[in-house]
This record gives sequence, structure tokens and C-alpha cells, in this order.
Amino acid sequence: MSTEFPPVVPPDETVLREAEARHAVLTKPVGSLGRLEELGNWIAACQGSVPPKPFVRPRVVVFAGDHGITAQGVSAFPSEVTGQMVANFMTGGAAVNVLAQVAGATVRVVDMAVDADTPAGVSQHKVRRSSGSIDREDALTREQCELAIAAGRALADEEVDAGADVLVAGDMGIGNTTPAAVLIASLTGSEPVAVVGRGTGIDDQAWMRKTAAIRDALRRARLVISDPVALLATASGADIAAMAGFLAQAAVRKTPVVLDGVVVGAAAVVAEEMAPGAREWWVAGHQSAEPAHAIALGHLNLKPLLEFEMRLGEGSGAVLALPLLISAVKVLAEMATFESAGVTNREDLTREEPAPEDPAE
Ligand SMILES: Cc1cc2ncn([C@H]3O[C@H](COP(=O)(O)O)[C@@H](O)[C@H]3O)c2cc1C
Ligand SMILES: O=C(O)c1cccnc1
Repeated sequence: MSTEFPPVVPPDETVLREAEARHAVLTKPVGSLGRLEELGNWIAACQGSVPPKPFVRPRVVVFAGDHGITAQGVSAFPSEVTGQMVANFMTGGAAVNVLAQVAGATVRVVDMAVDADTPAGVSQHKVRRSSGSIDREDALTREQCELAIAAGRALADEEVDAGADVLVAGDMGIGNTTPAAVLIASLTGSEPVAVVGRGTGIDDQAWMRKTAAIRDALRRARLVISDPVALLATASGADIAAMAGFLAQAAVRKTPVVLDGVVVGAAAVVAEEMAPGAREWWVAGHQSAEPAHAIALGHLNLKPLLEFEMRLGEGSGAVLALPLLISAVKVLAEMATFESAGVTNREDLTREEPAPEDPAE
């Protein structure tokens, strides 16, 4: 599969208007459910159906991979944790597994570049172990990068073909907030100090090392910002490149996505470059505590559903927001209308008593 994406068709504007009209006749003052109404209208437009249908298969795909930059002391944890956490996802013990249960979502983990052996069931798309240290060398070769993007696309296709009707991408990879910050800074013209964050909880010494690493990687990344595949090869990793392919392909497949935190946000910023308009198929589940995330969401013109000061990744913030989407669908599908419930609507009154004419006219 190539890294060229077909044009993205936006969610159906006509259906969006129909959903707005339906909200106007449900038994509540117009607009009184605030952003829950907007969310329901967007889901209806994505599905091309008013009322929208309940989600039958919310699906989380966690993209795991290690990062060579970790050797520069940019994380509070060692790379070994990535492989250990892959095992934890598989036995259902990670935060995203627990939160997914609440939302009725299922979780799949894929090893794109973990620096350890993982079971065959999760490593079929593995491109390599870890990545180059992006402050001094490319993360991936162009070929590895294209393979990773293609794997992400294939995963989106596979999930949509298996019935997934809302998707979440999650990340697991020690050190991954460093490439995420570099990608976001490069495409938004931001400075290293504006995008550097505490990640897993680094101390001030590590913060200085991380800022220097971001500065050096950004110098390299800025040379290739006009070519998103080259940018991913220079400054991401196979996990993030696959995520970008996944997010872009979800849009091509007209499947809504709930975005997570800064790492998924970085992949999203690049995916929007690869497949312009893909962002219309995404909603921001939350805004992470990582400073680069607000910059990424602003760039994509996406307003987060939750601001919960979360900074975990794994898709956890997106999955926490999923019940909002489920509620938005249910409201449009199941609330009574003024007519069906026999409740007097403001419209009925204005029809009976037309507004007096303006005496000034
Ligand atoms: C136990 C554990 C579980 C995690 N789940 C997600 N992350 C998150 O934290 C890491 C990114 O932060 P940094 O760039 O500072 O390394 C990634 O692994 C990310 O997925 C975790 C981190 C740890 C330690
Ligand atoms: O916002 C995120 O996705 C995030 C933040 C810190 C560590 N890992 C992920």
C-alpha cells in the first residue's frame, strides 16, 4: 500500500443539518445540552444517519514501540517498560484496559518497534527494534517508514472491515513524548521550550536533556517539513508513523476517531498533512497536561471534550471520553420530541401568536 492517500470526503453536511433540526424538536430548550448536541450532530454526519446508530464496536488500537532517544536520558523510565507494558495490555491490566471496559470498547495492541521480543499475535507488523536517536540520526529509513505507515493503514482497514464503528489510537513507548514534541514543533513553528513536557515525570536535569534533544532533533526535522513521510522517517518512530497511517486511513474509511493525548496528537498533525481534511473525522477526547498537546489541538482546530490533567497516553483519555459519544448518540436517538410527548413547544406558541409588528416600521 502506498503512502499516497485518496482525497478525504468530509462528514455529510446535509445530515449534520438534519441532526441539528432533530435536536430542535427534542423535549428541551434548543442548545440546552451544549456541546453534547454538537457531538451528536457530528456523529450523525459521520454515519450519514439521523438519528445516529448506537456504536456496536468501539475499538482501541495501541501502537507500541521503543525510541533510540531514550539513551539520552529523556524519560523517567527505562525502555524495558515498553515490552513489559505490552504484556500488561494483553492481560488486561493497563489503565486503558480498565477504562475501555467502562466504555464497552475492546483493546488491541500492536508491536511496531518494541526493543524486545513480543508474542507472534502482536508482532506481525513489527518494522524493527527501537529507532535511531533523532537528535543525531533519522528514526527510520524511508522504506521502514513507508512500511509502518502502510501497516497503520492496513490496521485501520482491518478494524473497519471487522465492524469497528469508532476508533481510538493509543501509544505505548518509553521516550515517545520527545519525538511527539518534535513533530508538533516542526509543523506548528514552535520553539523547544514551548513543547517540552514532563512525560512520565522527569526531574529538572532530565528536562534540560530533553529540551536539548528536542532542539537538536528539531533542527533536523525542519529541513523536511514539506514531506510528511520524510518528517516521520526523520523524527518519529515506527509506532508513531503507523499511528499517522491509521488516523488518515480511518478518515478515508469514513470512520470517526477519538484522539488521545500528545503522542496521538503528534501523529494526527502529520496525518492531516498526508490526508488533508482527515481531521474532520476526529474528535479530541481530552487535552493532555503535556504543553505540546494544546498546540497540536489548536493547529488542528479541535476542541477537547475533557480537560482532566491526564498525561498517560495508551488511549486512556480518549477512552474516558467515549461515554460522552455514546450519550450524544442516545440523546438524538431516544429522547422524545415535543410532538410525540405532547409537550408544548415554543414554536407552537409563536405559530398561534405571531410576534407583533415593529411599530417603528
Ligand atoms: C508504567 C508506564 C505505563 C505507561 N503507559 C503509557 N505510558 C506513556 O509514557 C511514556 C512516555 O513518556 P516519556 O516520554 O517520559 O517516556 C510512553 O510509554 C507512554 O505511552 C507509560 C509509561 C509508564 C512508565
Ligand atoms: O499525552 C500523552 O499522550 C502522554 C503524556 C505523557 C506520557 N505519555 C503520553
